[in-house]
Amino acid sequence: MQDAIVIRDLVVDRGGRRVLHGIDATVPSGTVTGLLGPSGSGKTTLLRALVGVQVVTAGTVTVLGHPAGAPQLRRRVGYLTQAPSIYADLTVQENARYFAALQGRGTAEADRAVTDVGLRAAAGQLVATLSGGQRSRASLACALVGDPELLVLDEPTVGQDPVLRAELWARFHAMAAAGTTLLISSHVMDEAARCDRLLLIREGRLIADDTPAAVRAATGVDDLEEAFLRMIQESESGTAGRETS
Ligand SMILES: Nc1ncnc2c1ncn2[C@@H]1O[C@H](COP(=O)(O)OP(=O)(O)OP(=O)(O)O)[C@@H](O)[C@H]1O
Repeated sequence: MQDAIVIRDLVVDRGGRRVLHGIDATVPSGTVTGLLGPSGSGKTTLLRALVGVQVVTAGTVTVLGHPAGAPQLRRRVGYLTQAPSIYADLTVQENARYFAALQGRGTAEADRAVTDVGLRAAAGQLVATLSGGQRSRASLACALVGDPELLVLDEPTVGQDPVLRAELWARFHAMAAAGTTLLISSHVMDEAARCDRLLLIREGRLIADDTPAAVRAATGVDDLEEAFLRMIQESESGTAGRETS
């Protein structure tokens, strides 16, 4: 399987501090890959590097065969930021249609994206009047609307109820089955089990790049949260050994 993303030795400093310490990872095409890690571990910084909006100190990031941020990638990569980036004084439908037009897409695609995120009933509502969870789904609709080859989603299910979260994950898998690559960040470990592959990050270092089944097998525990904790403990004892040598 071809890799949609190849990250080699990626080092990023922010605010004079190193936040990514030489990340090596790949994301295979047509998969749902989860980027999991505690708050502040560097998930958003890594996603920013992938979409080409983060100054990097060292290393390379190759996306769909091009350097991250290359102009050829503009329409091929969709990015959902954590803060909803849509117009508060337009309706959900107007936002989706606007972003569709920017991508050279029609109103039918825009309306389908609104339906896909469960907002059909609120399509005519001004974004300013939506709940927080609805607003982030409206923003997600605008990221989906161009049907990009790679979707980079920063915590797309935050603030959603369990039914909607399940529906969104089903939608993500349907897109992957149709060939889209999805990289989805989350700090909710129960979402890890929904991913085809996992990148587990802690304090700017990758501690696993594997399938959920392989993570379970390597740690000998079924619960992925517990498995993650074990990997952290192992990586910390390994780091302690290296630092004293
Ligand atoms: N603009 C900035 N200037 C300086 N440091 C920053 C900046 N943005 C983030 N950082 C720092 O970089 C580190 C990684 O932050 P990042 O936002 O990538 O983490 P995260 O894993 O996405 O966290 P969360 O799950 O809370 O969103 C943190 O220590 C954070 O304080």
